[in-house]
Amino acid sequence: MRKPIIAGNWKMYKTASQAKEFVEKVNGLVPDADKLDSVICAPALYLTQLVDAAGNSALKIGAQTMHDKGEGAFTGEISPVQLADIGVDYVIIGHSERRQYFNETDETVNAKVKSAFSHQLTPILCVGETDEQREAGKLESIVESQVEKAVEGLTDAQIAELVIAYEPIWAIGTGKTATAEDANEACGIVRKKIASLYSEDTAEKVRIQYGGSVKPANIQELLSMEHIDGALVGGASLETESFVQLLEAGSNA
Ligand SMILES: O=C[C@H](O)COP(=O)(O)O
Repeated sequence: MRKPIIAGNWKMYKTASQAKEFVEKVNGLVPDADKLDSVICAPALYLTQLVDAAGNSALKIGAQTMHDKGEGAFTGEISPVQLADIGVDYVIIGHSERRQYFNETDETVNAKVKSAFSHQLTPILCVGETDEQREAGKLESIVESQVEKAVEGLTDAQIAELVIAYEPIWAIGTGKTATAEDANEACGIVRKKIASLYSEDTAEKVRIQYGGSVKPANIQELLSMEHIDGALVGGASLETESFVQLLEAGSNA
């Protein structure tokens, strides 16, 4: 049985005071860590402050991207060493917005996933197809190829720790959610690919989230699906009330 994981991705939203207030409100309402992994991936500016605000609660803090190198002359970038040093636990890698606007490629995604593991950060690896690719019947080949390239060189033990978020690009921030069946089918494609690259046993361990317009009204159905072990949530993670409802659904899944 895989432990569910609900991760909020705040993207480029919230001021410092709003971020701190959110974590202080949510802290006492986070389900036990043995039932659910609960994560907020915040803008890099606030990570130190939020790690402190979360303290010993079950809420873990994640970054939204990172550089693959530990240090170097990379103006404006943030390294895995720096993230680990301040107590960050997770990092989103290869979000479609990073791939679309910031030149992330399958190769940089692979380098970052490996680097995250080397620095004791848990990567949340994002994959997913565009509307045109789905319409053209390329869902399976696109998702398989993204997964294969992203995990190249990882060990079985690392795959078992990896979180993969399947996010169809057409469902992100649009209010259009994939049906639970479609989301499950795509997450099943991810799991099957891992099984073919590693083993059935390893594929049974990897946690796969669905992302794309997840909200309190649809999370239960999504989480009831065989291959969906959690959610990567944008918009509905910005309000304490909806985020806590998502966590509750996750802890009861
Ligand atoms: O990382 C989160 C996803 O991009 C989903 O965003 P959304 O829940 O606002 O559709």
